[in-house]
Amino acid sequence: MCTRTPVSLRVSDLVGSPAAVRARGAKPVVPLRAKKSSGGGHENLHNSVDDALLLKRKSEEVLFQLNGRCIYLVGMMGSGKSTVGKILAEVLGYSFFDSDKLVEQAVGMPSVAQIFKVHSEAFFRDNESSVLRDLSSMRRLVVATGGGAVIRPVNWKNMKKGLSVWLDVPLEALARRIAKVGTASRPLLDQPSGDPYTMAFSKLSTLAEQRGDAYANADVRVSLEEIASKLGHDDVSKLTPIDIALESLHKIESFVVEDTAVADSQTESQAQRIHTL
Ligand SMILES: Nc1ncnc2c1ncn2[C@@H]1O[C@H](COP(=O)(O)OP(=O)(O)OP(=O)(O)O)[C@@H](O)[C@H]1O
Ligand SMILES: O=C(O)C1=C[C@@H](O)[C@@H](O)[C@H](O)C1
Ligand SMILES: [Mg+2]
Repeated sequence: MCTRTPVSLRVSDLVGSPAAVRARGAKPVVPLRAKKSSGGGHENLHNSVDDALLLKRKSEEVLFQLNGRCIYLVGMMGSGKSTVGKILAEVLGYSFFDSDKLVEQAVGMPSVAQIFKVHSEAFFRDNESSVLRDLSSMRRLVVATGGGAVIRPVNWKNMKKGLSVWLDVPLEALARRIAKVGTASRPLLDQPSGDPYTMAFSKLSTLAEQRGDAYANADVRVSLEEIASKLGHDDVSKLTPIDIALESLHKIESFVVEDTAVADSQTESQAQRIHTL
């Protein structure tokens, strides 16, 4: 095993470079197109267009309130941080970064799995922390963090310079998603043999237990179970990434409005104290 000190990533150098465009995902991700349907698709086309318009409208309100603050998405592996993050970045006109990809670039290796294998998890975590520190000095970013970024307090210190959003997805749904695409790119879940769903579920359960309340440090919690129940779905798998992005914007808006009200009332009472001196 090789150990090296974390590589310092100059994120500002990456913005606008081909590598940055790749890391951010260059294709438009808000799909203004019909969902598959058995009955001709017109109703679903309207739903989809309506969703995209709602998303755009809400993003314009939230953008104003965010005032350039970065958004950090946290959550377990497979919770949709990259998928939802790209949508949020597109509608807000923010730049999207995937911290796992930035660590790969900084270290000069093609995958997180290889970094774990050639170096170590600790080496990966050190580089992840230095990537998050570098990103935290920037504005107007949506960052999909690595699933384990929440375990280090120093990462929270940096993420709290922006606004953090926890995508809370039931373990069964995570295991289903991960089993569908395989575990090779996720070294903490990768197993030489066994049924992919069962193995992913068991590993995810252990990680969730070890991580305890770490995800709950986020400013905002987006619960897929709550969204599904609001929309009258019996299963979170019926939710589209746009449904989740829209709920994220609503929750972000509530948080920012409350946060601003608290800050305003603190300023007001400080001013009153000074006035009475
Ligand atoms: N709402 C959704 N419904 C169904 N599948 C989804 C949804 N959101 C994401 N996925 C799928 O689940 C998988 C994991 O999503 P994604 O890569 O966005 O998660 P992640 O949180 O970034 O994971 P990681 O921490 O491992 O990087 C992908 O294959 C993605 O296409
Ligand atoms: O949950 C985790 O600890 C991880 C999640 C991935 O995003 C990667 O950061 C890595 O595979 C570790
Ligand atoms: Mg991801």
